[in-house]
Amino acid sequence: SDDHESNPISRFRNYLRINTAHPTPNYAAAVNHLTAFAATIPTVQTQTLYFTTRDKPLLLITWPGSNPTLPAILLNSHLDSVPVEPSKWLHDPFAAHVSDDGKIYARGAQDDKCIGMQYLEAIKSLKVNLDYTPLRTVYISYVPDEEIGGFDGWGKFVESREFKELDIGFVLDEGQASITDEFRVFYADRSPWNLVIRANGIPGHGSKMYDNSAMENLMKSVEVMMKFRENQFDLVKAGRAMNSEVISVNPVFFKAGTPSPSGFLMNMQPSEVEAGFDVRLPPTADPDLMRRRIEEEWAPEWRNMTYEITEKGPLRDNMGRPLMTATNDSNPWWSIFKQAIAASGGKLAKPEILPSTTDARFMRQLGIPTLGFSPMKNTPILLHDHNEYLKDTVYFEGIKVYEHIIRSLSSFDGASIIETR
Ligand code: MET
Ligand SMILES: [Zn+2]
Ligand SMILES: [Zn+2]
Repeated sequence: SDDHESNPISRFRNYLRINTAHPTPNYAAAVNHLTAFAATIPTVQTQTLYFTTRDKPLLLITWPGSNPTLPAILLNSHLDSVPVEPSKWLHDPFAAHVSDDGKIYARGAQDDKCIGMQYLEAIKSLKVNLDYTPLRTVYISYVPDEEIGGFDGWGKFVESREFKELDIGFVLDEGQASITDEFRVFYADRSPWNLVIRANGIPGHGSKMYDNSAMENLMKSVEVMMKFRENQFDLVKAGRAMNSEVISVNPVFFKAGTPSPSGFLMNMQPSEVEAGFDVRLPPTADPDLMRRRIEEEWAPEWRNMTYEITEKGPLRDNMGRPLMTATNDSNPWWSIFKQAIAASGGKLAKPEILPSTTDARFMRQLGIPTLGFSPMKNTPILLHDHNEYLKDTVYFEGIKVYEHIIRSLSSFDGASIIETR
């Protein structure tokens, strides 16, 4: 029964039942669950670190390697989830209901509680069933706050003394489901810019037609921006670029109007309005060109507009290179990863840029090779959606895939390469 931690599915379901959705994620319960399971695996150690407040723990799991002088492997998973609208789900999003055909419904089933448990299941299997000891030390980090930017989670971790002492050589972080028979792998993220544009203008009676109202100025910008969006999207629709290779611009809020007790005054044209946009740039984008475009076309001062860009992630690493991990023979980790997937019987799609953004950017910024990977194939992409689910068979297969990956990465002796980091 699921009351017991008796098998991988019940352990996964019990993890999913812990509500770690924002804005009130129960991180402590999640850390307890993972710590208790890790304690059942011989030689595995756990520690909980705090970089900000007590309610934002980071769980670090260590599986010691026999040669601690070699750079280590880090597997990452975030503890938090995005919120839910429970009434729009078929099942309670925190009940981890299993359908007759094995679909496990829960917030976090794909993003990304699956990988968090699969890492541990794979290590347990390698240790208990095969008595395998890694050459390189394997770490797993369970981090808070990824969904709200990661700044108090992995962001703080990578700057810490504790992190530097780990001497990490290669990182695996979350990816996305694949609807085909091939696993997807990601070598870069897009960088998010939160853009707010504001328009000022002449206020006036709702009945009056005149030039230069704040609303008119804002609407002109929105038209220009939507045209840009259409051009980018047309490239995707024409098959010239993947979704994640273009710059996306999506409106996420409009704030305007003169409030009245029953809503808004309809006969007032406001003097100030604003709108917010989620903008995502691939690592190949030119940020200066983008800033100029915003300055000159999207929020020109001559149209009485101002703007604010909050960059939620860098486009370049500390050496000034685009934030990308090499997926060719220059990166030995890539070859090992690729071979491990093949050895597991899996097929790999062409490496992609992730359309969204993960904590991986903090590692790539330090120049540490990092791949995004979640072993889910023949699975609809349901992250942040209603009725997020993962099939039990897909979950089990993922554990097997990680067994191959973790074994290959952690036994890589590096003899054939010079580690340049
Ligand atoms: N994973 C989230 C996203 O892609 C948060 C990333 S940091 C803005 O939106
Ligand atoms: Zn997410
Ligand atoms: Zn995620």
